[in-house]
Amino acid sequence: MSTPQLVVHHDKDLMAQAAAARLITKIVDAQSSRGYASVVLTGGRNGNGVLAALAAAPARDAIDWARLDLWWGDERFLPEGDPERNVTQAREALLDRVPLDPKRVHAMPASDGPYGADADAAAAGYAEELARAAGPENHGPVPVFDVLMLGVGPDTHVASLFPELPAVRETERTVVGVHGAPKPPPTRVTLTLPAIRAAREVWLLAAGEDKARAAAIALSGAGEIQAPAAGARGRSRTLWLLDAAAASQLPRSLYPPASP
Ligand SMILES: O=C(O)[C@H](O)[C@@H](O)[C@H](O)[C@H](O)COP(=O)(O)O
Repeated sequence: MSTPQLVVHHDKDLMAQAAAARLITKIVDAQSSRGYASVVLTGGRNGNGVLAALAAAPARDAIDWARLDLWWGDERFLPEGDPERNVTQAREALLDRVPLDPKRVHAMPASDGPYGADADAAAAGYAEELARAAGPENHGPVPVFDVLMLGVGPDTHVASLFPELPAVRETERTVVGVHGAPKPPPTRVTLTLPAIRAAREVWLLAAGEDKARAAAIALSGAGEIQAPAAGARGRSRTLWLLDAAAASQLPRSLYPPASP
């Protein structure tokens, strides 16, 4: 697992635009070398900010949209089309404006979908979908994602892995149902830390003063049960993309980098 690297941008809009530019390059490189790319999206304002910036980026159509697999790190377990669903918000920000292959858009099930209101069954169904997509070269139950993005909550949650709740303790399953989440809605579906850690690159997005403490805790050696963001690491890269406000409480040893 990789050690976190930090990139601090002046404000949240620049952070979103720079992350979008970075994402274009990653996707184009993966498509050039392997034929397709696979990206895991996150809910929340920062994740949607990156998607909106991608929609507005002049270079966006360097991406071959038909050869991009999209997955979700978590979902708010609500009916199809609910404006609070992460997939609904992602569609509005970007997905409805680009020529994706619908078969490659792997939304998590809705609460009125094939599994009805059973979030645990929906999670098991999504785990099967991931397992089907994992080729032998992936050596595991999920595909190797090129980039997995995560928003960071003020309590250090990522995806729907909240401090101390059972989901963050999961070591076997790749997707689980979440009940009683402190951030509404209480019922959710989420990738677990083992699934997140299958990604080549994990990018954590944090902007705003209310994320400063969470970033400082997660980057200062906290345990992943108490600070889930601390456990979100990519195989080859873990990148924290912050704005100056979110970086304002980081220990001096982490940021700013020491001058030569
Ligand atoms: O469903 C969700 O709400 C999320 O996926 C959640 O993990 C989110 O990413 C963080 O709470 C950060 O959200 P913000 O970017 O809005 O602060």
